[in-house]
Amino acid sequence: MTGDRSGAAPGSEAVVVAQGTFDILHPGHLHYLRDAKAMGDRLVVIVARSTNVTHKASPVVPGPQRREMVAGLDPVDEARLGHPEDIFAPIEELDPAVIALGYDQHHDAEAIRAALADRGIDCAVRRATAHEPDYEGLLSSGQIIDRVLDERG
Ligand SMILES: Cc1cc2nc3c(=O)[nH]c(=O)nc-3n(C[C@H](O)[C@H](O)[C@H](O)COP(=O)(O)O)c2cc1C
Ligand SMILES: Nc1ncnc2c1ncn2[C@@H]1O[C@H](COP(=O)(O)OP(=O)(O)OP(=O)(O)O)[C@@H](O)[C@H]1O
Repeated sequence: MTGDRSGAAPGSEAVVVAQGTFDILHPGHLHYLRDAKAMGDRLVVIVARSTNVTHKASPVVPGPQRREMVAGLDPVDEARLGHPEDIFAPIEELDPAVIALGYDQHHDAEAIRAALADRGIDCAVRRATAHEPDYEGLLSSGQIIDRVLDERG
């Protein structure tokens, strides 16, 4: 992944924003965040509030704990719990050069680009790549939880 500093003022750090639920952490998250970090200079991760995760089962791990775990990952410069209502509030505050979407994230990149334009925010929207390890892994929080239920439930 090459960096995209087009949106950053000369001499300033290019901030990249990544985001997600990060319920049960796994190597796919690490890969996503490494990809995102490589797109700029400083990686800020917005951790979804549990109440905002409506497109799948609500996370089992509380938001503050999910945030703390993401903040401890090597590629991450800062992790914060997202805004309770307006997902673009942190974007307006951070003014990133890039928003990095996950390879399979349900967001529509064009819709995000349009929303950013409506708010006068100059920021690239890019997608990270999928993690393809050379081992049979459990690269999904949901699959990890399902495995636990099958084997320990
Ligand atoms: C540009 C952008 C900004 C976001 N900002 C917030 C936010 O402020 N608050 C929040 O709870 N979630 C925020 N989210 C996360 C979404 O709420 C959504 O739940 C999250 O993308 C879940 O993705 P996942 O299914 O890949 O974990 C944001 C997502 C995007 C793409
Ligand atoms: N295997 C993977 N390879 C690359 N990126 C991944 C992988 N798994 C998750 N991600 C990325 O991590 C971010 C956060 O994903 P999320 O928190 O929804 O985890 P998840 O494992 O995808 O959850 P679930 O599988 O339960 O929906 C998303 O942008 C997603 O695209």
